[in-house]
Amino acid sequence: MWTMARSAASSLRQSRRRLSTAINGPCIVHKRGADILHDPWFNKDTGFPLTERDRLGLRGLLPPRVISFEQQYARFSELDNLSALVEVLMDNIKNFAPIIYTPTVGLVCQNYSGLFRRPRGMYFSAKDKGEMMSMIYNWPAHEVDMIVLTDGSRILGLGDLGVQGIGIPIGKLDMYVAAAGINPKKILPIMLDVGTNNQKLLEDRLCKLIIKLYCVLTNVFRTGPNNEPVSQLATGFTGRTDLGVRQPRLEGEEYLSIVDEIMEAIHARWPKAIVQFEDFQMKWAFETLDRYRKRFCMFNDDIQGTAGVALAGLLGTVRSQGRPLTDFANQKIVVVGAGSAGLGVLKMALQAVSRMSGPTADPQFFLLDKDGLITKERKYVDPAAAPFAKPQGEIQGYGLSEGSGLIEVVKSVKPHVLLGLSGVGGVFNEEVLKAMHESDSIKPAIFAMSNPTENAECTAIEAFKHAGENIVFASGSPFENVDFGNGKMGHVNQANNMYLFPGIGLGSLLSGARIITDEMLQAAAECLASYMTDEEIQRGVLYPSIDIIRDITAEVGAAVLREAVAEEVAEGHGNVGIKELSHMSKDETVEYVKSNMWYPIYSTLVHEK
Ligand SMILES: NC(=O)c1ccc[n+]([C@@H]2O[C@H](COP(=O)([O-])OP(=O)(O)OC[C@H]3O[C@@H](n4cnc5c(N)ncnc54)[C@H](O)[C@@H]3O)[C@@H](O)[C@H]2O)c1
Ligand SMILES: O=C(O)C[C@H](O)C(=O)O
Ligand SMILES: [Mg+2]
Repeated sequence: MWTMARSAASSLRQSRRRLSTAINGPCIVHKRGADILHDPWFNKDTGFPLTERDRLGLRGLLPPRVISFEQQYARFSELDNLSALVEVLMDNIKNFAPIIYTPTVGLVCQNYSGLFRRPRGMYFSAKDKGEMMSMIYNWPAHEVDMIVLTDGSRILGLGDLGVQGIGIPIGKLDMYVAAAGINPKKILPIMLDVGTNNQKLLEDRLCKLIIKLYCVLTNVFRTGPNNEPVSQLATGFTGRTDLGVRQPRLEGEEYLSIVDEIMEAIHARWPKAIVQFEDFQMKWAFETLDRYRKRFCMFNDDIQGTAGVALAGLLGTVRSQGRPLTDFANQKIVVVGAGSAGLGVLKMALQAVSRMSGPTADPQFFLLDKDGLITKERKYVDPAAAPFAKPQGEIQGYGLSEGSGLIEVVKSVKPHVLLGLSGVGGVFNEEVLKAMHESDSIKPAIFAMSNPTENAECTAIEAFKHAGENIVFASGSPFENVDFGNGKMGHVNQANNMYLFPGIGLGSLLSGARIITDEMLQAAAECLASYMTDEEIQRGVLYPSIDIIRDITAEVGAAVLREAVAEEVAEGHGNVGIKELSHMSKDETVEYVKSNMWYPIYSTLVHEK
């Protein structure tokens, strides 16, 4: 069985490689000898054929036996050889996603400065004002298709991590390579280091400076409290070294002028690149989205990608109750967390309800933040949250008022769905989950979408244990399915924007879209929602398996592309013009998207001085 599976996977890889060779062609390299072996883009390790070793001055620098890609791949699985990393990643995405992406990427960010060995991506800081237009040309790749940009101000549910947040764009772009087949040479992670308001980081930096200064000036005490050399204390005070700009975050116009400058610089060099904004604190997430979405081809993944994935899941929960999709307008949904993600979800859900029931629709959405239920009585409500603040008249019947707590809200509303995007681990406690027993739904849904794992509103085990075995459960970070011990299992869905952002990016790129519209995002969400069969939905399975992420991305990408064409924002990509795109059938569009995906192959290397 295992051998059969392996040989099927191997022939799949070979046919992919044939396809990719046709797309990729030979590759020009401007280096020779050991320089090639030290360059991950070109290094094939023991896979260089003898003729290539001769041409590139590699003869004698490698063990003589040539190991084929297939053999290297097998060695990686068995012997931890890294040579066929991307292929292995793609073939085992379910196992590797939690390592290159959420939740491990959170841990990496928290320890990034200490782990730093060599740079990946570009860094722009407040000190680079006026220089960005020239700095952008320091990036060695001539072509860039996908950029993920962060300012590190809200990294997952971990808060402001300053420059250390660069791990997030890197993780997202690794997913672009694995899930969307974006050529890894054409991705660019960008960190905008405008300081940090994380007092601990600022204090750590200050402490280390003081200790360093102390060491230099006195040279008296040679050991610290645990007998470590004082010099070690200075650099390793918290296991970090200073990598970020040492200042509080820029604010207001000063901040925006920096973001303006980087956006102009990106656009000047790569006018067709797609820019994904990631993990910006709420005020800048909304402000920058409004500011740039009509001028550049960009989107905010936390607001828009998350909304699409959540909406697809919410529509699935309606189907799981055996009700028609139009019943979505009658679902009582309690959203916990009124930040960029929670508000993005509600905004898209509201659009869906309006489409189904017309502009007079009266959705049953309840929104809570750290101060409880948000109502019109609240002294200050963020403009983005204002449409969801409940009028007193609407909640009186429930016995609720401004600031009512989560448990009160769940007990009196008896929601169909309880959805968390608060970043607060465990906020769906036993009492809250037990209250979901009284839900008005025959299949109550619990979405604990905050990341990483410790920040999830509850675990999968807690949800099924306290809220009952008949619930539908989804979480942002992966959890194992839950064994009920009675021969039945509780299915865990991963409601994470990774199901959509690769397709949104790829579809926008291949359409040559000028901008990314709400309708393109809606097409992405509907495509994901329509993926599931009734039988799967009945079993509580709301999303397809991550194992087939490339197929999902191809379908989502095609839906986005077709919508871009329909809305006349597409301008074509490469040799494929708008006319050809508009004549493609649905299936042809999916094929077109698939044929543009990059696969890891060893191209023939041709040296050029
Ligand atoms: N699963 C996904 O695909 C996905 C996507 C985006 C964001 N997220 C996660 O969602 C979380 C929030 O992201 P964000 O960008 O909206 O953050 P944010 O900081 O903009 O918003 C957090 C919100 O939670 C509220 N909150 C804090 N404590 C609370 C409490 N005890 N009870 C109720 N509300 C509380 C805050 O008042 C705020 O409104 C993060 O953990 C992030 O990782 C998940
Ligand atoms: O990064 C993720 O896993 C999802 C999301 O973008 C988040 O910010 O939590
Ligand atoms: Mg994010």
